[in-house]
Amino acid sequence: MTDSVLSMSNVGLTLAGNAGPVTILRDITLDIVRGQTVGMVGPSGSGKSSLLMLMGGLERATAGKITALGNDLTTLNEDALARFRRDHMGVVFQSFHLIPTMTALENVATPLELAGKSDAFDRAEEELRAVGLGHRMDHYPAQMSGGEQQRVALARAAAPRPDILLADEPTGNLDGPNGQAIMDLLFGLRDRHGATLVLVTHAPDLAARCDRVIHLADGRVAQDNARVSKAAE
Ligand SMILES: Nc1ncnc2c1ncn2[C@@H]1O[C@H](COP(=O)(O)OP(=O)(O)OP(=O)(O)O)[C@@H](O)[C@H]1O
Repeated sequence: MTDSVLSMSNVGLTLAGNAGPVTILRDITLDIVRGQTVGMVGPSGSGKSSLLMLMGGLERATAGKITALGNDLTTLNEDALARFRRDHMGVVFQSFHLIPTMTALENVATPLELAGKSDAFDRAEEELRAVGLGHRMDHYPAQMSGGEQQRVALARAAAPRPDILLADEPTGNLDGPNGQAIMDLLFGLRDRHGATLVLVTHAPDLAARCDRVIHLADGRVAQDNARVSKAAE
């Protein structure tokens, strides 16, 4: 039995641009297993964020098939996709997507409440403390630095203990100690809860901690070191 969590087969993404269709991703085939930590690296514009959006069911592939925990993301309707994301996925975007009218605590607690957790606020507090924001619980996003907002976004994604956590540049705006705290939080999700992590990153120290590094170039997988380690077994 395979322990595949996320599987992509000949996946492509072509979007309509001003000057005609633009192919952003082509012929992506990969299989990510439970508990794996995957770093996605590559030059700016190589398609990393777009691939993450497809993995999270936030963008529809225009070719191929994507299966996540046995669900075919290419055929689920919008409601089913939203439920799947709520129950199984945490996503951290580059631009955080925090709700501006809610405090840090409310931002983290809201998805827990929506998932029916009676201890949503207690858990949200714990999660914010874990990312070093115990003193910022009642602050609104506009009252926090970029790095602090990023940590709130991570706490929010991690709090429901997702099976799969997708993060775009999770340590991008953070200096040494804060970046380290985020890495510890991410890898703790894997170590303590068996989560599968897919992280887009330019940070060599973050990529180095991943079990597997996928290099994208020009919308294709240029190198995938999982294949190397499999061949070496
Ligand atoms: N909605 C869109 N319409 C047309 N082109 C797009 C769209 N979204 C992304 N692109 C293009 O797709 C390519 C890949 O973008 P993507 O953001 O996935 O790259 P990336 O590797 O994550 O880059 P970075 O490291 O700079 O964040 C880029 O050339 C981008 O301009």
